[in-house]
Amino acid sequence: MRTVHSIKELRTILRGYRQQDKTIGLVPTMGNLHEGHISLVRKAGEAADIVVTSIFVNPMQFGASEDLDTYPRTLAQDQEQLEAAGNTLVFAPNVEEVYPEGLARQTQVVVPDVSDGHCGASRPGHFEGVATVVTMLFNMVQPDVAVFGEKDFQQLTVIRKLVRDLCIPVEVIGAPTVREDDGLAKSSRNSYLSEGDRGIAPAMYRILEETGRKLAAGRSDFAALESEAKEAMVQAGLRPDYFNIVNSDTLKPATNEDTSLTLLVAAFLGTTRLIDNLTVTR
Ligand SMILES: Nc1ncnc2c1ncn2[C@@H]1O[C@H](COP(=O)(O)OP(=O)(O)OP(=O)(O)O)[C@@H](O)[C@H]1O
Ligand SMILES: CC(C)(CO)[C@@H](O)C(=O)[O-]
Ligand code: BAL
Repeated sequence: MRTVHSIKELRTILRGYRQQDKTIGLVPTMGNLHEGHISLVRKAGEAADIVVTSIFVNPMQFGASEDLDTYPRTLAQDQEQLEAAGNTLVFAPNVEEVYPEGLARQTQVVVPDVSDGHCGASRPGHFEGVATVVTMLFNMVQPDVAVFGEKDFQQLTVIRKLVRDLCIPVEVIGAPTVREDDGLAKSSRNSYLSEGDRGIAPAMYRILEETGRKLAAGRSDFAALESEAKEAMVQAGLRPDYFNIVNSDTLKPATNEDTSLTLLVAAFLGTTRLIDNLTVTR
């Protein structure tokens, strides 16, 4: 497995694979890899001959008061895990390689509508940062397929729309959320949690499941269900950011006509912000 840091070297290596008619799968990450990421690498390996994993903590998607500086950077450990998972190439550029003119002069990709609300409301500019860097990664790697986790449900929706709207020739594959034994979605940010908060964190998924069961049983008083879920989160020791029941495709508030509903949740434990979601069909 090779690691490259420059776009030029990345392109040279990928040109060689393309000349051999190999298909290319891309897994964009911010590093500090866990089993969730590794499941994406394996999925990409099933769908393509060559797997490129990018590791880049993208400053453009972080707000001024967020954790850009403290976000864990663990390249050596990440490389070991990727090698064991059968990854072919690691692309780990530095910030100057990706944004040579600086962020203020960077062309931006805006994906309207599905970027609004939920995490888009709580993290202004976040999805513009994600959409821009993912578009750039698609142009740098020109993958046949790209794999993203369903854990970041709104992000996956934004990327699917971006690919459709800009006619980018890549197949976007969603991968199911990998969880700890107690239900907590695996996330790099779980490592920020104190022992006490780690004990509280699984309540997020438990409350998603409880609400999912109420919906499956036929309840359709969505606003009341959202309030009950937020109240249960407070009781458990979480500080809810949002708990929204939405149409799984549009991410707009659920209606009685919707057959697929997604419960989107974000909550704080101390200063750590965690997200999760659950989709219910009825
Ligand atoms: N538990 C998981 N199961 C499946 N995919 C995941 C999981 N966690 C992250 N991913 C996916 O891995 C890709 C890279 O995500 P990222 O590097 O932000 O990891 P993360 O652990 O979610 O980090 P963070 O804590 O910053 O949200 C994204 O497509 C994301 O959806
Ligand atoms: C897709 C992504 C790698 C873009 O920086 C990031 O948002 C992430 O890790 O989910
Ligand atoms: N997993 C999404 C990346 C972020 O939170 O910025």
